[in-house]
Amino acid sequence: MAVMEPVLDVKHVNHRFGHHVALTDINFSIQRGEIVGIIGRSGAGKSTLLRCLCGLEKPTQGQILLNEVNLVTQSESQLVQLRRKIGLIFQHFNLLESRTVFKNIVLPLQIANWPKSKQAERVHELISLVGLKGHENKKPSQLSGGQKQRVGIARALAANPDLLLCDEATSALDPESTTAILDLLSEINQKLGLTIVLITHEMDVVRHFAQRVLVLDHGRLIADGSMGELLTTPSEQSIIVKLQDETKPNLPQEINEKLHHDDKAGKVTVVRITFPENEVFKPFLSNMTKTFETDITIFQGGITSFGDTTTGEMIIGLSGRNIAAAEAFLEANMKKIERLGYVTPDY
Ligand SMILES: Nc1ncnc2c1ncn2[C@@H]1O[C@H](COP(=O)(O)OP(=O)(O)OP(=O)(O)O)[C@@H](O)[C@H]1O
Repeated sequence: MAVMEPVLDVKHVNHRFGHHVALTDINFSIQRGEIVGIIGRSGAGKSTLLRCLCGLEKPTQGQILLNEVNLVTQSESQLVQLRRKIGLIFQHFNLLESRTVFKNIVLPLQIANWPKSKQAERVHELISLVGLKGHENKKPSQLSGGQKQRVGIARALAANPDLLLCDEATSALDPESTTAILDLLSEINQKLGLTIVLITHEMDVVRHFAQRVLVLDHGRLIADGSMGELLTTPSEQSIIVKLQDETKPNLPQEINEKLHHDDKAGKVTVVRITFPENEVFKPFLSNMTKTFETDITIFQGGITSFGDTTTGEMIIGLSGRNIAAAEAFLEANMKKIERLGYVTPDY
């Protein structure tokens, strides 16, 4: 659980490029130890916000406090010092091709004038943290995308930052490496208590990774909450609707084609159910089948975890006896139940 101690405080940030408004009145605060995902479509203002957060861009208005120091009013030389407290990882890794893994990771330590005698020990510690033992002397071209990003992470962590900012850090990776990198970042968050902000346009990344999600749309912050809240709070904002749709289980095509909306005897009632948060492992469904002698067919769905919340959504078919009572039971025990229609049992 994050201790309430803000690492980053963003207050009334506005940014324009000439007449073009890129960010409008952005306000949020990030506590030490939090993992926060910032999601938005292309052009929503994510990169601009990220550049402001690390002092590479000065917002036209507002304050960005890193450990209570306002980045907006600092001189360039003060910013150089302050940026050492921010680790950055990038979509395309930004490694120096001519240097080995070891030499890429040691670079920030050399820049920060770490004592030479301590540099090698620190690099080996980082290499082992990110799972790259044995690769010290390889050049980036000899590594996979996932391994390159591990080097990027080790380099970003080298000088013990207070904040790790990840800019589309998994967008260039295949799904397997994406999961491995997100798992590594979660592990680092747990082990070191490091605050992580990840900017992405990928719904799946925030869903699997972030404890808290900020949604940017047309330069405005339109939502700030846990993934659970975001997915279950009705919204008319198209990006949130899309996020909710992408995470919803849908009926398999062949069943969907046979779905009727009229209630005729002998049909299977198809419902979408959302479990109450953190109650997915309770035997609701088996209790229901025993009590009401109702049969269940699972058409789609499963259990998802985000942060420390577990939730589940399923599309099930109800048949047999006492269907109305079973539906009433679900109504009372599920977070949400939605009747989608009916199918004949010959699906
Ligand atoms: N240097 C610049 N000069 C003028 N306009 C800019 C500049 N940088 C960004 N913009 C504009 O500001 C808006 C926000 O851009 P930004 O790159 O922050 O969005 P984004 O969410 O990161 O998009 P993407 O995912 O495509 O990178 C866009 O309309 C963009 O065209």
